[in-house]
Amino acid sequence: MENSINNDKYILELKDVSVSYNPEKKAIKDVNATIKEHTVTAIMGPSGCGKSTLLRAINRMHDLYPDIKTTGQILLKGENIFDMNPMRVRRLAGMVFQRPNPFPTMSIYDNVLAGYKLNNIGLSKAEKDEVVENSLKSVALWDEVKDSMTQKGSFLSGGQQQRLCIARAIALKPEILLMDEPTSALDPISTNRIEDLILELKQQYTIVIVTHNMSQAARISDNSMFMYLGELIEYGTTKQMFTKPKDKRTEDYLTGVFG
Ligand SMILES: Nc1ncnc2c1ncn2[C@@H]1O[C@H](COP(=O)(O)OP(=O)(O)OP(=O)(O)O)[C@@H](O)[C@H]1O
Repeated sequence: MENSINNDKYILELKDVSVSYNPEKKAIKDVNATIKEHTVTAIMGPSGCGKSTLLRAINRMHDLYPDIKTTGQILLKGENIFDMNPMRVRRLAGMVFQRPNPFPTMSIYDNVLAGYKLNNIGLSKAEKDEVVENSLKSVALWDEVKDSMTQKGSFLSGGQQQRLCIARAIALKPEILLMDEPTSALDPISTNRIEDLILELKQQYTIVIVTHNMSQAARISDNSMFMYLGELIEYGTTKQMFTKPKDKRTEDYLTGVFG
């Protein structure tokens, strides 16, 4: 099934993407979609439909597990990610997880720079200071932590930790931010702050977010995907999907018949 948003400049193209955890069953099947830059795309669907599996395919996280098989093509700015160095793919497509996961023994400062260390990229002290300050300013955390840079990341509140994790991804100057239910472990105020942040960050980045929260998808996303049993059933503007879903299964999900 061809799913495309009618726009010219695609940062991400998924072509017949399938992922299987075991040879008998595909967790996602032949997903086709194109994503335009500086947009927020929400991936929705009932539990187990393949949302996280799709998100993880986009930065080659499945490569870390030899039994998982991914087929098809994923083009990032026209380049097939399977022809790229996986570390580069993960730098260009940063991931933010459901539970904030700063490295607990590292300082706030070192947490922001963790991706550079993992990628063996050397920076001068002045460059490090600049990356840390800019990244923390981008997530509106700088003023709160600038006097406690040597404190451990785990010393922060859950919402602050999640903003720190977003800063860690942004520090590497990615093209895309992949977010897997980034607010589901947060209180409503922290959730609001992350949603506002996502709307600001889309000026600079392209964001793909898995969410169970339909009102969140309606608030922050430009486009939405609805997945069911491993298939991308519907993909279109969020407005259209919420007001006039094309597929009965999308409508049933959005109206709470299942999910
Ligand atoms: N590591 C794994 N090994 C085997 N099967 C897996 C693994 N991870 C996921 N699956 C299976 O793949 C399918 C898709 O799972 P996935 O986690 O992508 O769904 P999801 O839509 O993100 O679910 P949820 O909303 O509950 O997080 C499910 O049937 C799940 O059981």
